[in-house]
Amino acid sequence: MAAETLHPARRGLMLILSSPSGAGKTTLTRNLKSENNLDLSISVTTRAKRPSEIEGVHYRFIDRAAFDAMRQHNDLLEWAEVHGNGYGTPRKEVEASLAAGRDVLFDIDWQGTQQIVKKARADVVTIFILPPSMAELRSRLIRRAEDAEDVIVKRLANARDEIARWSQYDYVIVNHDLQTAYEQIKAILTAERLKRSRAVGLNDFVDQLLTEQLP
Ligand SMILES: Nc1ncnc2c1ncn2[C@@H]1O[C@H](COP(=O)(O)OP(=O)(O)OP(=O)(O)O)[C@@H](O)[C@H]1O
Ligand SMILES: Nc1nc2c(ncn2[C@@H]2O[C@H](COP(=O)(O)O)[C@@H](O)[C@H]2O)c(=O)[nH]1
Repeated sequence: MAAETLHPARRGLMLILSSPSGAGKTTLTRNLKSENNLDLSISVTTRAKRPSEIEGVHYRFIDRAAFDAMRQHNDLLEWAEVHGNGYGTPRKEVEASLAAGRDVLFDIDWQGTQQIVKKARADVVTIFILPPSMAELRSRLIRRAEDAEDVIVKRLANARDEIARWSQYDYVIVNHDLQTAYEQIKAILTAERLKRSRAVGLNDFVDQLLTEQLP
């Protein structure tokens, strides 16, 4: 068998982005997903749909009873209460992607991140996105124009507690410039995909290399 046909496969990884509301993780996850061969985990939430959001694309919008039922049936890989609403990651889709050797991208908060890390540390890569300043964070939430004023006030009030979680993450990126932050996350993803510990069949590949007879 030629050496290149033995090239080692890789275990799927879970790439998690978290940040305070408005720092830019949703924008970054959308950009990343389209160009980097990633499956995006679509969460369920009890929050009301924003004007620009599409059911099944941005979230699956469900009521509290359905959310509680998913929790009770162990249908959620993780879940949390964030800004007064329930959010959770449906387990089945993530497990199907990973079983097919695909990488999965998550836009979830620090509580959900901790739960997934606890379950599968070796297969998880976590990135925390910081805003360049609190003033810019507020401007972004206002400019986004998707939330009522009281919602923006609540999210800004929660931002300091969320930012305090930064040191629990593998990587921290300051999102000054969207393109730069995007390139930095791509670099992390590329390096993490190449990690020796994720390769499957590397021993066989190296054995083959070492036994290959040169003409
Ligand atoms: N580097 C940037 N410079 C300027 N504006 C940005 C930058 N990154 C994101 N934005 C804008 O900031 C707003 C908030 O971004 P986004 O919705 O991605 O934040 P988020 O972290 O996902 O917030 P939430 O947790 O509330 O969903 C959006 O209008 C987005 O276009
Ligand atoms: N633990 C989880 N957190 C989630 C999930 N989906 C989204 N989120 C986080 O909630 C806040 C608010 O999101 P928004 O869309 O209402 O602005 C944000 O920090 C998201 O990352 C989830 O499935 N689990």
